[in-house]
Amino acid sequence: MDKQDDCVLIIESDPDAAAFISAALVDAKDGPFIVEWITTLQDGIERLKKGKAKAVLLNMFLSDSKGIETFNKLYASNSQVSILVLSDQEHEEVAKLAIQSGAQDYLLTGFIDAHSLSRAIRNVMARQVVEDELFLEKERAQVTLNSIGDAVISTDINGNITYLNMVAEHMTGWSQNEAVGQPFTKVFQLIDGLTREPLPNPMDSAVQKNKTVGIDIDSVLIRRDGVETSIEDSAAPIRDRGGRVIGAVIVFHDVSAIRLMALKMSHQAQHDFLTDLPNRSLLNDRLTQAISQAHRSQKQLAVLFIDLDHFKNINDSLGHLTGDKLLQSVAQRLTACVRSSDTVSRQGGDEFIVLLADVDHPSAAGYSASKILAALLEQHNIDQHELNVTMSIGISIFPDDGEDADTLLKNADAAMYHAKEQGRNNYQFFKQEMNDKVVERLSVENGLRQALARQEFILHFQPKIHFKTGLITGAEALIRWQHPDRGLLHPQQFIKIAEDSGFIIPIGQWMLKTACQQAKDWQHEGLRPIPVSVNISAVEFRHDGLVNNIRNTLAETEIEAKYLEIELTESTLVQDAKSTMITLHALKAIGVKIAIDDFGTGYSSLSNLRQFPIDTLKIDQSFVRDMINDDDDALIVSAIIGLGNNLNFKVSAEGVETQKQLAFLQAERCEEGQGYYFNPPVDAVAFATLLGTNHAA
Ligand SMILES: Nc1nc2c(ncn2[C@@H]2O[C@@H]3COP(=O)(O)O[C@H]4[C@@H](O)[C@H](n5cnc6c(=O)[nH]c(N)nc65)O[C@@H]4COP(=O)(O)O[C@H]3[C@H]2O)c(=O)[nH]1
Repeated sequence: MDKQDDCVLIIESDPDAAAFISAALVDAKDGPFIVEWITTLQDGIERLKKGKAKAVLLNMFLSDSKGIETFNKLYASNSQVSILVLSDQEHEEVAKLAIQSGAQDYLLTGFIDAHSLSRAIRNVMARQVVEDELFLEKERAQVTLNSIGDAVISTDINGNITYLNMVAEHMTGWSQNEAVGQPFTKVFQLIDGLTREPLPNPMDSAVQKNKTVGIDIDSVLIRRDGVETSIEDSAAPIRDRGGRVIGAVIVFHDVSAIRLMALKMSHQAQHDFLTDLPNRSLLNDRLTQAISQAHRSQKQLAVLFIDLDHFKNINDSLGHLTGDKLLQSVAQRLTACVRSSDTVSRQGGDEFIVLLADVDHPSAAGYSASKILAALLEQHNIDQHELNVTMSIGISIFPDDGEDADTLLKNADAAMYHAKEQGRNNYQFFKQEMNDKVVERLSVENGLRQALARQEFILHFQPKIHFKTGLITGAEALIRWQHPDRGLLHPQQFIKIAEDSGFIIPIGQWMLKTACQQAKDWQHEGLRPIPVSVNISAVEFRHDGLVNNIRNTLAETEIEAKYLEIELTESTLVQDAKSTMITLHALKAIGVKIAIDDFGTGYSSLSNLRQFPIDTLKIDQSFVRDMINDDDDALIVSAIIGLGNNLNFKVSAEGVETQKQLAFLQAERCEEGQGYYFNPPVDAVAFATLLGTNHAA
């Protein structure tokens, strides 16, 4: 403690009186303390200005008429100090005035004895301690209230403001000086952020209920200048020592940022990050709502399930960034095609759903679908690319095609698949029989999940025959699925589904390895080495691991690369000429042979054809089947053979079923072929027998 804190000043001109007072002081204190005897007012004032004396005993100056003025001067120099006025009876009035002006007590000197003086001093000192504590307490509260982040306003029982801290000043726009004494509702204007209606005064309710009350969750405080702030917190009554409510206090803080963040998070939870369209969850809510509404008003609504055609190709060949921009462009066009009361949502990937909330007749949904198809057909300019996309749309109608959200979505999805099967770029209304197909597709997909592990796949082989010699020149490996319930399934029944679901990658790897292993086994059995051909689907061809997988499989099965031929359909090759060229050259570098399957159906350009490192063109069996009776097909077959011979490709014919067909092909100088005329695909054992007994004619 500072020495001066314990100092008592005696301002007294008479040394005897000072000694007397000093003795009383010693008696009043329980320990040693410092007494300064000061004889003039000026010295006293100086002393008080400099330090923080605890108390002053003022005697000398109140005896004259200027006493109160003297006191005021002293008091003005340090109002924190306790002043005990000693006065004679004659000047008691002046002493009383000093008390009103701030003195703590007065004693009439006529009656003073050491005992009463010491008691009076003790009282003054004790009061000083309490006042110091009160002051400290108030100071602490003041600092605390100004340093907390919350705003605080208190009122008296009449609802007039008695205090507001700095944060409250800032948030209300009222300074403490202006606000104190004003009705609370003038300074604190509260409305409901949603309805914009004024909210009841929380202080009133705290006072009436005599307990702490929370502020409405959507409370918005209007500042004096009109700025709005979302706030949150509570009001509580203030009680006196007797427990009577004498006012109220409100503590509040700015939650605008939190509320904004909450709004943003709720938006994000319900919208797709890429297109900002409603996501699956919001669509479900809207659909459920629209169904109840349509139900009540006996109206119809339509769900349009939209899937972009071949979007994966764009993603794979131009990159995800371009793919994303295309999806954004599609989202914009879809939104522009429908009414604002309809919902366009993105389900993920390249799937969108449009909910037409009120359709008078299914034909209106058909009209919207054709409008969407037309709008989407227009070129999308994304970066430097000019992109054309088409889409397949499936439509389900409430209540005919389903009475709940799940059924309507499922059925629109089934109709969309049907639209894909119908050649894409079209829309289809749901029909009950489409569901059977979906069920079938799902069952195949589920079965595929386990087919590899359960070793349900087997390979059949179909010989390729040299037309002149009759020798087997190769074996085309064709996959079969020995389905536990449905018997032997052919690739048409599951390869497309395997491609769509991604299972084609592990299946293709199994296929490649098994075919190579089989070729090696035949060689080990002493059979004449021939190349085995493996079909690679577009999905596998575009898959990153293809070239490495082929290289590793050859090494693992120890088969020379020249005994493996890769068959790629023409449609696979035309998809992205640049990356196709790179992969083909990588395959060629390994040493495997490359054949173009189903040739004649895929519109490959002549210039690409010349640059692709291919060995064989396989004429699609549809031309071979009809060439005898159809002049056009005969012409196409002749042209393909001529083209192949000129470009130095081997030409092979698929699906040769009759002697006439063989004769035509031979006449046109086609080198080899396969088909039921020679042999259907057979299992590995049967093929070994064929190969073992096969000799030049
Ligand atoms: N009408 C008729 N058909 C004949 C004749 N000779 C052979 N075929 C059939 O024609 C298909 C020829 O295979 P593809 O054009 O490569 O067409 C194949 C091929 O594109 C694909 N495929 C088969 N195995 C695989 C595989 O392991 N992976 C992939 N990605 N696709 C495969 O499935 C398609 C169908 O295979 P399969 O059902 O085995 O049908 C085979 C074969 O059984 C004939 O004289 N007349």
